[in-house]
Amino acid sequence: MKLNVGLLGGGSWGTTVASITSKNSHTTIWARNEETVREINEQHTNSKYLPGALLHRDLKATSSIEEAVSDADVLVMGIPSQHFRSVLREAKPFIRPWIPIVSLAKGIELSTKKRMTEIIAEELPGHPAGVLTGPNLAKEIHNGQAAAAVIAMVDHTIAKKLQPVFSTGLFRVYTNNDVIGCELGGALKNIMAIATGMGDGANAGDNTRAALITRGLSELTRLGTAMGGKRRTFAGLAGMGDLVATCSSSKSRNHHVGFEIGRGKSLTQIIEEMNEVAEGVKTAKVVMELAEDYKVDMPISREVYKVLYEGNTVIDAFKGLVKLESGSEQEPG
Ligand SMILES: NC(=O)C1=CN([C@@H]2O[C@H](COP(=O)(O)OP(=O)(O)OC[C@H]3O[C@@H](n4cnc5c(N)ncnc54)[C@H](O)[C@@H]3O)[C@@H](O)[C@H]2O)C=CC1
Ligand SMILES: O=C(CO)COP(=O)(O)O
Repeated sequence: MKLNVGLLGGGSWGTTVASITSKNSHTTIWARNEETVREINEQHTNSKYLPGALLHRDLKATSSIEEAVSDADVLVMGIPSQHFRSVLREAKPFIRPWIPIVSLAKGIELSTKKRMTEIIAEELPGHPAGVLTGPNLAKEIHNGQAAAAVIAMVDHTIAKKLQPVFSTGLFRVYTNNDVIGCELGGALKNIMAIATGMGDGANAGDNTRAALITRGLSELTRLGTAMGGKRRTFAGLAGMGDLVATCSSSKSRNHHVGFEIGRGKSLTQIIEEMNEVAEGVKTAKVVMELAEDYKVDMPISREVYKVLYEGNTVIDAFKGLVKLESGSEQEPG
């Protein structure tokens, strides 16, 4: 029997996942924008976020959060991190008891330093909370290019039940029980993608990008394990996998932000010109606080932060990193 999936958020990834789950379930997507709703229902497209992509014909869209949520056996949250809590609160009165809630977001709430599943646990205690994450650039998935992802839930039985809801022939979904590690891998790699974007924009070269990716992995593993994630998770799809895809792709919004900064544009101008979210811009702020709380050194994130918020240039960031004493690669983390 097919499950009912309610998916909140009609942006590029929310719409992509809704189109995937429509193959395996009855999916209703909620979008704020009436025109997006009409377009998905009548033309099976979402031209604002996914130009040229044809969505699954059975995907139903609504602008009523109640309609999207009230029959759902699974709730999927495709809302960016800084708005996640407010949308969840709006949906709360209509959510059936104890259904699993899966986050698609890759960020950390700025005001509380909380992960999305922590927000779910606070707002809807008792609901199993998990995350779907991995190297999943939405535009490639719509092009029919193969990809792999992870569904992470503390309860393996629930993850196994959800696995077929998100899987297709070209979208391979693995299970993982390390929710903390999977969430942090997705959020922290965005800062590294801004860093490699800056390098690429300033023509730093392929060796520099490889060094940033590799040392970036070490850095995010250090903070991620200090916060309770499992080391192995950071070597998997949610960690290294997503890091490699995002840090080396011009399709990544975070890489794009870094790239344009590397070419000399201001952050304000870049954000003004974008119609999509680049989560790493806000995550870079939270991570500086988390690094302090957990006493973890985050040199790449620190340089990204200084460029984004303290007026440093990409050259300053480069010099800042090169100046650091290089320790042993075998030091923990
Ligand atoms: N696009 C991608 O390739 C991937 C994105 N993600 C993550 O998925 C999350 C969602 O990203 P996208 O769909 O790509 O973002 P997007 O920028 O394409 O769309 C954001 C969506 O959220 C909605 N939204 C924003 N604020 C809202 C509010 N206050 N109330 C209601 N709706 C609101 C917007 O209307 C829009 O529909 C992000 O955390 C992102 O990091 C994860 C994997 C892949
Ligand atoms: O998370 C992503 C790919 O896995 C998408 O990255 P961006 O948000 O940088 O586009």
